[in-house]
Amino acid sequence: MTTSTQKIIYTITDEAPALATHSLLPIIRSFAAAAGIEVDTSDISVAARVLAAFPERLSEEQRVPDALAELGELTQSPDANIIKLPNISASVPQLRAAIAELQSQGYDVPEYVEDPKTDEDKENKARYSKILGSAVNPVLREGNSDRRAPAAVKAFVRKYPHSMGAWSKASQSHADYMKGGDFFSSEQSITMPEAGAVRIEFVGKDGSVEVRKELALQKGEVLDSMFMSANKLRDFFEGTLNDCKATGVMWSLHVKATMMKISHPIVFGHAVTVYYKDLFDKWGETFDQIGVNPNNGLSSVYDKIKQLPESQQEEILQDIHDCYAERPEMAMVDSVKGITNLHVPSDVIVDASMPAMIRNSGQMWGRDGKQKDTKAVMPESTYARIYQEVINFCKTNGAFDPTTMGTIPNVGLMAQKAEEYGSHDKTFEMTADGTMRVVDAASGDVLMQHDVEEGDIWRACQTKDAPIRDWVKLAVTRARNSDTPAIFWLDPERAHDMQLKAKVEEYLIDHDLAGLDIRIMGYNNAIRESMERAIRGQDTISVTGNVLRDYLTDLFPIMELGTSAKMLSIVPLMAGGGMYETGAGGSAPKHVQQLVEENHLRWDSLGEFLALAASLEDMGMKYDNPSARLLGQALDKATGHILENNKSPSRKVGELDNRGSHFYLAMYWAQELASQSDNPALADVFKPLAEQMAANEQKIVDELNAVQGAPVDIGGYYHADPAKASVAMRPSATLNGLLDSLSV
Ligand SMILES: NC(=O)C1=CN([C@@H]2O[C@H](COP(=O)(O)OP(=O)(O)OC[C@H]3O[C@@H](n4cnc5c(N)ncnc54)[C@H](OP(=O)(O)O)[C@@H]3O)[C@@H](O)[C@H]2O)C=CC1
Ligand SMILES: O=C(O)CCC(=O)C(=O)O
Ligand SMILES: [Mg+2]
Repeated sequence: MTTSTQKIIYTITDEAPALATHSLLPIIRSFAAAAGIEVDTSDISVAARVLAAFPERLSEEQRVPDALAELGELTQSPDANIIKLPNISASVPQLRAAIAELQSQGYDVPEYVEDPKTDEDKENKARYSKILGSAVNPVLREGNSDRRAPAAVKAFVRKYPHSMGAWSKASQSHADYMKGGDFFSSEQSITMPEAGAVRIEFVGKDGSVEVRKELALQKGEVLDSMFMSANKLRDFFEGTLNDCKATGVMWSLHVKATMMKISHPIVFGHAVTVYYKDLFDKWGETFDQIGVNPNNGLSSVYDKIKQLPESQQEEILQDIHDCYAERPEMAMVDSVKGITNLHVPSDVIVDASMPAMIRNSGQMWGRDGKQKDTKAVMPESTYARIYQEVINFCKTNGAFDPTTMGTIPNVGLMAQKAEEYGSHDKTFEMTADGTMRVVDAASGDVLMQHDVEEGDIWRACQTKDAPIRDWVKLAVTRARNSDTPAIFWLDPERAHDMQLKAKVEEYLIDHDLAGLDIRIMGYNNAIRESMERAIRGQDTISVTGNVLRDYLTDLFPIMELGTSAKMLSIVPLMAGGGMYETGAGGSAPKHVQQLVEENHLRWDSLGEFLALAASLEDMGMKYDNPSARLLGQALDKATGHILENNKSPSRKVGELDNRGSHFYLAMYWAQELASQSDNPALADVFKPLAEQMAANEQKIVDELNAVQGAPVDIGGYYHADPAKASVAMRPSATLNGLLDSLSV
């Protein structure tokens, strides 16, 4: 029996996954309908979020609901069943591009004014600030994270391994990080003995006190504070550049300006003004006048100087050029188009960029398009150290071998904006020298304090107790279910981790640990132990905080599977519902470029297939709906056939792409449903479809592949025309007709 509550919400997001959805969703809907399950959508794309923020400026037809707020509310319901695809976490240049596109389509959304003077501009900026950066995931992640490579995917990779760049013992590549003056060095942490409130205050040199934020804290909540010295950061950058210049190693910066949306753009901005120091020394005043913001990358210079006379523009371009002669070679994002590592803050995102470099023999691409040894600059030493461990390991042992290596799944503390990824509203760039302090509101006691200087970045992070308990439980459950050792990565050098360690030790006692191997280790030891075991074919669960969750669920999947898109990524919501994230990576902007240029979409929807199967099975169990369970089990088998028969998308135009892989999924899924005997009625529904698909296999594949090789118009990048995108993504009339026949 199905009821109206048995509904799956499938998110509409951005870029490649959004395009793939035009092809996959009609298939999912047709199949789910046969089992009485409704699949609704929720548009949380950056364009939809911009439109939802300005209803008063739009006509009735142009308005869209605040889907993200609605979905956020749904996470509090035990009935929630959400399939969450990756979405753009927009940097300022990306947000501006989305706004410009919407304006060109006739939507009267306002400009994003970075330095607003009028009340209206200020109000608009406040609305846009809720859209900038990683603004979706933190709202929806009301549970902790369980990411792993399913056994079928591991088995496939062992048979058909991806390429891995060889490592040389002579490689000069390394990670470089601050040895003092960073967040790691200054971290302080407390646990609230009772519920209470604190004030975050700045005390000026003259003794004046300015309250920056008031926070209500729960009993058992962990509160951290820390700062990064701007002067030491700049000295560090200068040192890394001089070192590269002296040794001939290429320089690159790896930060997470999207998720750390306040602190990392500032760090990125310092890198820009240090690398292009001569340029900013000479033109600083002019740049201030025309509104250049280095936190948005060198693209901001290119963009803003358009207002200047042409002769001045040329002089500036020449000065930029001169910086390249002065400074060491910098890693390129696109050497053909001349786009460097410092162009925009969202092109090189550490979770994906470091594993890509490590997989590629520790090298990145230079100005001449050639691969080179690279210094990966990651100022925050807290987490950068793990990459140096991986690099050391690869230099000693060679590249990881996907055909023999074990797996390193992750259980991550993530719920309720845990740790640094929830720190944005408590991050401040100092405007004067003084002291930042956290004061108990009731007693007036100073709980934590730091002496800071103008320009320093100070931040506080919260981690609530209930998510920590849930995380410990999830780790024990995963260790038990997969019979695998689990390591809690808690660093003895970190104040925050020591607060967590006390809790972990206490909460572990609540569980039956008989026969389980659960350890607590510092980061360096934890990663070394996990890698040592992995190259011996042994599996180890990493149980980590939020940032390591993010980093490790790209790092190890990229070594093990070639991409984190092949991960199963589940968020058991604390209120009882389920969110099924797809893969562990992002929205693959380069894939859109390829589709538009040659009508080939190389996006692999494997993550979506895995997520949907888990969602259907959960629905089946929760509502005692055998049809849903059957659909889920059949889908998992179909996904297995996709892998065994190598029907995943190819990277090359003219070959099977995303759309073709969806066809095969539908065919295998229908065949599995048709051949099962548990539910004869369902088998009868799918038999004709399975037969027709098999009979028309070649015709459908030909129709799908025939459109490739020429550019295609989808009517927009951030806000594509749904009709055009649907036509582009569903080019087989035969397949469309067969799916329609199922729904009638
Ligand atoms: N959960 C979320 O919502 C997340 C969102 N993001 C957002 O995604 C955007 C891009 O981030 P970026 O760091 O470049 O990382 P991506 O994961 O999008 O891209 C890195 C590369 O991984 C490969 N890849 C990723 N997913 C797939 C897939 N399903 N099929 C095939 N290949 C895949 C592609 O390699 P190739 O090009 O070689 O084919 C891609 O270029 C940003 O806007 C970021 O904010 C990032 C991470 C998570
Ligand atoms: O929300 C984002 O910006 C990125 C999320 C991410 O990278 C992850 O969860 O792995
Ligand atoms: Mg990530």
